[in-house]
Amino acid sequence: MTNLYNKHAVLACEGWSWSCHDPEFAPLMAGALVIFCCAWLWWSMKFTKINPPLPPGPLGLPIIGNLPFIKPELHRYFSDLSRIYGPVFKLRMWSVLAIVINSPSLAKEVLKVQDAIFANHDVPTATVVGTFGGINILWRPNGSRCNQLRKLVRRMVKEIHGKVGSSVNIYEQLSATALRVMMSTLWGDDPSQDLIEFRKRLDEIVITFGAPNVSDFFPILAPFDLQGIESKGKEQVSWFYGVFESMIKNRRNIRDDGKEKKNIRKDFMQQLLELHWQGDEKNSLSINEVKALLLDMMVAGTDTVPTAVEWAMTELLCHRDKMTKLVKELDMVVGNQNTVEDSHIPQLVYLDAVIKETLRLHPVAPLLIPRVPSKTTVIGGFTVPKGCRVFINAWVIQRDPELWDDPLRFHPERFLETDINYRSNNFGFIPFGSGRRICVGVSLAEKMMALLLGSLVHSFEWGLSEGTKPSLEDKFGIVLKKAESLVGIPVARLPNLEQYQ
Ligand code: HEM
Repeated sequence: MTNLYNKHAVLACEGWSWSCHDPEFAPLMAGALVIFCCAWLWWSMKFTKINPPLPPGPLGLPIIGNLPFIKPELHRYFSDLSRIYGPVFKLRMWSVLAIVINSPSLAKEVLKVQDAIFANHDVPTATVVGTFGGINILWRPNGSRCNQLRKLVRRMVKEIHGKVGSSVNIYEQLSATALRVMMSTLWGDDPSQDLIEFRKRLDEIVITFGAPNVSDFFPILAPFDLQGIESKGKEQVSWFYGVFESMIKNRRNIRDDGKEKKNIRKDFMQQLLELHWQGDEKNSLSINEVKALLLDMMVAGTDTVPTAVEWAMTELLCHRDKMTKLVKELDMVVGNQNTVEDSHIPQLVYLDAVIKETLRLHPVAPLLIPRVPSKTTVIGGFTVPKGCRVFINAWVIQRDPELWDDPLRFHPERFLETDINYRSNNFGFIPFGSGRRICVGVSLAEKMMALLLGSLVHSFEWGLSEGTKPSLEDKFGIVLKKAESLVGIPVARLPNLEQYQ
């Protein structure tokens, strides 16, 4: 997921406008320009005689290609281009060839039929130097974490209850809870840890590794770290590694004292450490891998889920009839004497449909994570060369009128009538990607979203400040966020005060 942050940001709006206008960047670019004149000549000669040809695409300038014309809202820009050039088109940015896929059948080709060829994610230079890039992540969420999730969601409910009647920034509230859930899932509750410091440091990492890095476009310049991104990132990553190391040391001491068996819970960190301590040659993890994995989970899990739930709340506040229907279901399944529990989730089918419909219209990762083919292949009758970057535009695919009736309408009921789920073979609905690199956090994300959204709607009646209407405008970036945070006013709706404690 770190890769997602990097690559999306490299192609994100701030990235491009910065590349083009920042005066400090100009001399760098001028130098790089000369070096890559030669590369450009080589590149054009290499690709002119390809058969089948490369996909069509807009004409670019010599050397820099389409870079100056790329618009900030990449998902919409790609969508506009797909109307002109069809389901697969190409763009060139300096030395990088990008291929964009815009149809479910071609997405299936990449994510399923030729999955083995497209199984690699693009690993940006900065993450490699920070030592947590390129690690093979194989984590399945463990069901035994349910109690912790419930407890943490209740804590959020309690916090919101303290703010009844005043305005609540829903994203901030959710984000703090998601961070607690992740920390607790990864290494258990540790009251000594400063949540605000963690949040701040995580945000810094995302910004650093999301900054456009000239080394990604010109690998030859990578050893010079011209913008200092790699060294800054390394420093920031080291802070987390330091925290993890001291936690690991504590666990090692407990293990050496022989208290391990009765005292230690099998949280994620413990499972990884056991793989480190006891794993055979094939399964063993190095300590660096353990730390890298923990950081990957933190970065991947704490922004995506709150963003999705904020979108869901926005849609529900724009569509009061759907909110009423959801409240009805929650009252029927959960009742007003209880709070939403993990065991209720399978019966909350309308809640599930609301979440799916939200992720259809507002996929958190609109272009998934770019894939890099390990060999030259053919997609949709066009050559896709080894080493290029392939973007799957889930945002446009999930709004395709050929697949979805009235595609722009928020209509959760459509998911009640089908058995489409996040892992089904329906390539018109791929918010978590698909194939062998599908999001490893799907199950955890599903549960977190259901508990968070279910609790918000079940415990409170939500209003808005007078005269305001929630905006549905989005902002392309690392994840597809709302352009404006949602601010709601909660009113308690459960009868007993204890339910908020
Ligand atoms: C609403 C929540 C989430 C969404 C929409 C989401 C979406 C995605 C997507 C689209 C990918 C790329 C899949 C592909 O290339 O086909 C991905 C990868 C990944 N996600 Fe998530 N994710 C979410 C939550 C989480 C959570 C909670 C975790 C961790 C606990 C997580 C961990 C990861 C990791 C580690 C990868 C990289 C997998 C790999 O490289 O093989 N995600 N996610």
